Amino acid sequence: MVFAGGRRDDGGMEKLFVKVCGLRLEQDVDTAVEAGADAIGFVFAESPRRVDADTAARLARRVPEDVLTVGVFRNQAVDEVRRLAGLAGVRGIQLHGDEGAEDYAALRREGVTLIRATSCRESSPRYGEFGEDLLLLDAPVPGSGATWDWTVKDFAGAGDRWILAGGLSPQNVGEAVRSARPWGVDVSSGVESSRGVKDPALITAFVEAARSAR
Ligand SMILES: O=C(O)c1ccccc1N[C@@H]1O[C@H](COP(=O)(O)O)[C@@H](O)[C@H]1O
Repeated sequence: MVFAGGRRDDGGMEKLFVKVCGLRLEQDVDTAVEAGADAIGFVFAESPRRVDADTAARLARRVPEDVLTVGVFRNQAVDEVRRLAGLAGVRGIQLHGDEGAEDYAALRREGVTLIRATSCRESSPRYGEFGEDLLLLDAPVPGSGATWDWTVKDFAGAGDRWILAGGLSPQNVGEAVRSARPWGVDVSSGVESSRGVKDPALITAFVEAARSAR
């Protein structure tokens, strides 16, 4: 199921989808929701931002229905992904590793949005190849805060609903959106004061900068 985010601005245009990822604290979740984020990500992959299922479940319960909660995974067994996503009660699953079409098929169930994250190194990523709902184009090392040159990429195969990630920040997201014209954006490092520590002011600034980009 494709997330029906589709919040519309006053002019009837579909607003840019904005995901804030790697949240671990209640105040950061509340800040992201209040700023107008469409999705909140909880990292279950190896990372300084990793949370356990109980923490993610407690945080996810604070998130209103119209904001998508996403569990982020990388090269974890399908059963483990299913188990953690179920315990946390997230409605989206984002896979960042070498997962194949069979993994997406195994995780497919009513009401869950599947996000396939792939590196910009892939020459021409094509939407839907793995049965995903949304395609996310990222830097080679996820969550590193490294940018990549999205100006040289041909996004024709990425479909209408693809998400740009990798080193985005309040400073560069406007230019990135105008240049690459994604359907959505995702951020983690760019809204942190130090690795794994979110800065509420940067979260708010990021959502505002992304939204005013188009
Ligand atoms: O954030 C992490 O630590 C992480 C770990 C493993 C897989 C994905 C991870 N995060 C995702 O990375 C991108 C971009 O992050 P950044 O803004 O460059 O730091 C984003 O899609 C996160 O969901």
